Amino acid sequence: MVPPKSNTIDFDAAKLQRLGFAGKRGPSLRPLSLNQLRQQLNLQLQTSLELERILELFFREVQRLIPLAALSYQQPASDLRLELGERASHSASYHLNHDGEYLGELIFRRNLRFSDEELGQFESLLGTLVFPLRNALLYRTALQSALRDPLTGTGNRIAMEQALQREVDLARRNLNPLSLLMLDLDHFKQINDTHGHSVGDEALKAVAVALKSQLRNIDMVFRFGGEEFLILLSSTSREGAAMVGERLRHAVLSLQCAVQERRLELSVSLGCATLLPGESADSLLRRADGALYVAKREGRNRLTMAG
Ligand SMILES: Nc1nc2c(ncn2[C@@H]2O[C@H](COP(=O)(O)OP(=O)(O)OP(=O)(O)O)[C@@H](O)[C@H]2O)c(=O)[nH]1
Repeated sequence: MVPPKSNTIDFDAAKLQRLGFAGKRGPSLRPLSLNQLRQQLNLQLQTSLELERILELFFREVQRLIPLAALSYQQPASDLRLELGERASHSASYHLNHDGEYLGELIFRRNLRFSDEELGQFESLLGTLVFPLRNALLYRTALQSALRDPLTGTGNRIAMEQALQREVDLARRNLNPLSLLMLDLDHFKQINDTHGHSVGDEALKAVAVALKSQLRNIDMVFRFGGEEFLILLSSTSREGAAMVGERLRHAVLSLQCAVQERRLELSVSLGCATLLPGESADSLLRRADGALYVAKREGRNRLTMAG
């Protein structure tokens, strides 16, 4: 499988990434003294804003001074976890902070105990990582907010366009099915008109949570328009997508959204399309939209499959 481009973000997908095995110190990487290595790291770590790239570089370069089997990094608040190399029995872990800001935890591992001298060297080398790491985390947050719908926390339209094209390419290359559900709240204008926009906003948030709770973590949910969501189901056939669509419809119907102790009646209409051989992303989208239009016309609160 082709890895996703490093500057795109998979919404609601598993964040664990194993970034390959570092192997032994390469022939081109001659050993360096602590000072030389610090200088080298200061130069190299500034060359990227990608967290994965920075940690790969750091892991590779540190091995010019200290033999390592693995390096792991985690930042639970950002749902981030990266693993480089292979697990080993001894570890040295560090909480990384900068100006009171928690930047995550870094763990060095190998099968031989670390000496006091090496532990001192780690501390010195970690000093070169703090600013590049902080900048990479800021960059990641900026990227995410550019791709996320602030109200519902789902992917926004830009993220959807990137993901749809990528999933269509992958499905074609791997001859995997790909299905798309377009989902629209029914009579949403009436909810806004009756209860006000803030209640409408709460209803949209509740629907997004209900949708996510019914999906696998590789499925992707995007807010496509005002009260319209798009769900990308990779490796999912027409039959599978129909089952998911019905499950989503029921989940929204049974949502317990209450306003001033009166239950809000929420329902959704859905259009479903499955990628045809040679079909473009635009055409897939159009067919799902056409099916949604039919579901609305035929009475709402239903799923329609595109032909
Ligand atoms: N509260 C809130 N309302 C929104 C938002 N975005 C769009 N809307 C409202 O969603 C409503 C959509 O109305 P219509 O397109 O007529 O659709 P509908 O009332 O759901 O009717 P059908 O789709 O035909 O069932 C409009 O009143 C928009 O103002 C939002 O972010 N928050």
